[in-house]
Amino acid sequence: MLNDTIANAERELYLTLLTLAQEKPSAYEWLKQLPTWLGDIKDKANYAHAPAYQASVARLPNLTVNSVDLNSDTLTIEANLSESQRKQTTALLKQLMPWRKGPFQIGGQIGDDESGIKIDTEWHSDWKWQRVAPHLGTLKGRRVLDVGGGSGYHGWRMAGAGADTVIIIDPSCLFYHQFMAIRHFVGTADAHETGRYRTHYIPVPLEALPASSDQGSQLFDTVFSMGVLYHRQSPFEHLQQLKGQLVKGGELVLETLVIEGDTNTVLVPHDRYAQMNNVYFLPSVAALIGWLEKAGFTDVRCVDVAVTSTEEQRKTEWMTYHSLADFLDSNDATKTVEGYPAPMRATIIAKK
Ligand SMILES: Nc1ncnc2c1ncn2[C@@H]1O[C@H](C[S@+](CC[C@H]([NH3+])C(=O)[O-])CC(=O)[O-])[C@@H](O)[C@H]1O
Repeated sequence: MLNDTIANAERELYLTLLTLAQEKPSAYEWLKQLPTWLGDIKDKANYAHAPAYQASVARLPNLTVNSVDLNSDTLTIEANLSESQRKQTTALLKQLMPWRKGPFQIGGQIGDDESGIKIDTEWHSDWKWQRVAPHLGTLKGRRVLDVGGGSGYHGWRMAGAGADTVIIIDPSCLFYHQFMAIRHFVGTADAHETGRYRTHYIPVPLEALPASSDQGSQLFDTVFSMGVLYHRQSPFEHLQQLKGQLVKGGELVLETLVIEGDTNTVLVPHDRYAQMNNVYFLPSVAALIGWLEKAGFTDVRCVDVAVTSTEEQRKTEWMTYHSLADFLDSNDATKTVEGYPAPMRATIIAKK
């Protein structure tokens, strides 16, 4: 038996895609695959922890929510929490650790995390949003895809910025259930006047999505890919897949690790990079702009470059494993433990 939160979220996703299909028949291709996608993520043969994650979400208490602020940096669900609800909720949310992307606050009031439960995540994802948001074309009324959306933090912020529909995709079983835990408390606070949810999550990688090359059949006005490109073995395929989801004239927001250098500079770490064993291509900003142009995007511009600090990515009570400070050279913070340049990230905006 599915718990109500996940069942409701999945029903809302079906209804949203069904409505969309009336305008964009390519959404039927998504609908055809949805039962498999949503079934696979709950199958303990694929994900041993899936039943435990589902049970944690199912046992979250129903709080009286006073208001939800999707625009606050600490994404806050203002609610009354009794002491026993606080203990129960904290324990259940901790079963969904490690929490990497956030922060979130459940209970209490905005700006007063003493009175609620503050999920102090490994990443200050709000800092990334502050770097990206001022450069975006409006999200108001747009259909948005967030590729590799993690817990969904940025997806909620996109809904808060007025997007009509946000679809977050990410293949992680844990992050899917973290999203559902937050969805449980957000309830209908992100919904349209019709009651239809605006923020959805499909637990699949970008490569699994149906790609339509037919003019006019693409679903999204804005596509985000933040923190994903360097994990891909074939960066050009990733760029083409992103392009394949965008309407003509739509906006791509690409954020990835970069290094210093000119149009010909690309680092391919031999083994690990900052202890990650799945890092492939780190271009310079100039090379990355060249890649996007070669992939057929126009108006390509870099809007931000930032070195990741150990304040932005760090170990917390909600993510107790090693974090950035452990991945940097203890004698020289400008280098990773492997001797590569320390993580620096660029945000690029481009048009299809
Ligand atoms: N092929 C794929 N398709 C979709 N998602 C993928 C794929 N491969 C990995 N992921 C997912 O991409 C996310 C990368 S984190 C960025 C999170 C957020 N966007 C952020 O910008 O903070 C990296 C970082 O820490 O920056 C993870 O959640 C993966 O499961």
